Amino acid sequence: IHSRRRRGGLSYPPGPRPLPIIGNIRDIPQEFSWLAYTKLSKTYGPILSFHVFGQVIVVLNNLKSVKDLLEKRGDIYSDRTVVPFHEMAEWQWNMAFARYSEIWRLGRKILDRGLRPGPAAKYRPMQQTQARVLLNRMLTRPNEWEAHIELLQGEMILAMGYGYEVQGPDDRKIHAAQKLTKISREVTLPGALLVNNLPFLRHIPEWLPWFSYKPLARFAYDIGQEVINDPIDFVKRGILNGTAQPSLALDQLKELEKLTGTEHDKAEQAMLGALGTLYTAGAETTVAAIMTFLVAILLHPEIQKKAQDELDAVTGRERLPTFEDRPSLPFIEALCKETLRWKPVGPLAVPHATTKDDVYEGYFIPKGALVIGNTWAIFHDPEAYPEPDAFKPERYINPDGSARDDPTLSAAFGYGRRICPGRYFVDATLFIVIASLLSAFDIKRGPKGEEGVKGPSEYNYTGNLVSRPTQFPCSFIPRDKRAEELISDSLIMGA
Ligand code: HEM
Repeated sequence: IHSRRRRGGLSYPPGPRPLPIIGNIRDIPQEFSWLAYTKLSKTYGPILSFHVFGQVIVVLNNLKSVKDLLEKRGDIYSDRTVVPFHEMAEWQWNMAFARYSEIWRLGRKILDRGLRPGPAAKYRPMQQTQARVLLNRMLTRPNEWEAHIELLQGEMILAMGYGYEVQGPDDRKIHAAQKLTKISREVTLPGALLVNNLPFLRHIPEWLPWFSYKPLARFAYDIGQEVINDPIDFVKRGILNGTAQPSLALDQLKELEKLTGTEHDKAEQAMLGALGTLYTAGAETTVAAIMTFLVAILLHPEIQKKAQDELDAVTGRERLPTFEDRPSLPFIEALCKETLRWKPVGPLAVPHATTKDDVYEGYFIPKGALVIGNTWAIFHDPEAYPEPDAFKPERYINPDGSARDDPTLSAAFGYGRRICPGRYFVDATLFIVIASLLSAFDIKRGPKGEEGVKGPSEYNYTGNLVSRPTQFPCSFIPRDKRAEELISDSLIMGA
């Protein structure tokens, strides 16, 4: 149904031939589609286009095109497409999926200002303390290591966002946020729900319970409201009784006091959405990165040893590492970078959308096209990263032993005006968690390391919006008596 020739004889970017009605749906696998796109780019070139039920999808498989379009032409490449189910659940408040609108811009300003490197530094003492809480939990309940890592991210985000101290794994705010993340994952991807491809299905009435999306949408709405309103009410109560802790929400509520009328109402709406997005956007993604670090370390005991030697030389094993040690730990730095590159958490970032027709390299890209940056292809380009499938922190070490910068790595956090606002916060989290774990534990597959090193094929990944390793065995064995003492003392002494 789609002619490849459009606008003054210009064609859409190349790609496999679409079938009538369904278009290219069979060319886009529901899982690991980044691998299929990368493969197709070898045949058709780096800029591909697909057509699915009338929607044009453009996939950019090299750095040049994402820079030229998603960054330099950010004024027209920063929208998101409407996901019909999100509309049903009234999730327009969620910044990650919000249209390129005034409310999005206001919300984005809040997060950019609050989380840029300077202000984000004020959360470091909290991040360091939380990393040590993690070590203590790993020491006392090592079998629950995965749950500890998950909880840690929720704790850090709710502390940063709202100054809220999580009351254990059964905390209501954590539960609500986890539920929202889960539903969001299940209803967002193209093809995940039929209603997203065939929006008229949203009108199926509730008396057809097997076919109606309405009950699920109502549930999703309720959870969304709980996630955005509950923690803010907590901060407001804290302000009244003088117990509110420093947080993004506290800063914003103070700013709101200066505004009146519609300006106030818009700013409040933007604040609720921006803060409400932090957990869904930030928790699972950071967990995924930490899990990938663990997989890499299990596959490469020699890298673990090298990292521990570097840490020991700096701390003398008299204390646990701190943020101040970071400049002296180039190998740990390189390990964090390679973790983000090797198995990117968001291999396709989040699809952008165009607000105007455009022409690029002679191809026509229509208004409303979905434009996807294939981060996986960029990070696995053998010209830029020789042996791209190998985990090699050394790529990020200069000949003089210092850490090497790689501007391309920002692609791990997406592109242009929609780039992840949490990236500096994540950078600090990854550093302190990785450095702390390695200085205290030997990380092995089995309790005594007896299961040996397995090959990469032993580790499976989820293949959707967020790609993370699925369950795998992992043991955290205190390196020795000294390590145990350092862990147990770290919270008492606050050092
Ligand atoms: C390893 C961890 C993380 C990774 C890999 C990651 C990656 C990404 C990516 C790829 C995007 C989409 C960018 C685009 O559309 O081009 C994104 C968006 C976003 N991220 Fe992150 N993220 C991480 C952690 C966080 C954290 C900790 C927070 C908050 C504290 C956060 C907040 C957000 C928000 C609010 C957006 C939506 C931005 C917008 O649409 O304007 N992320 N992130």
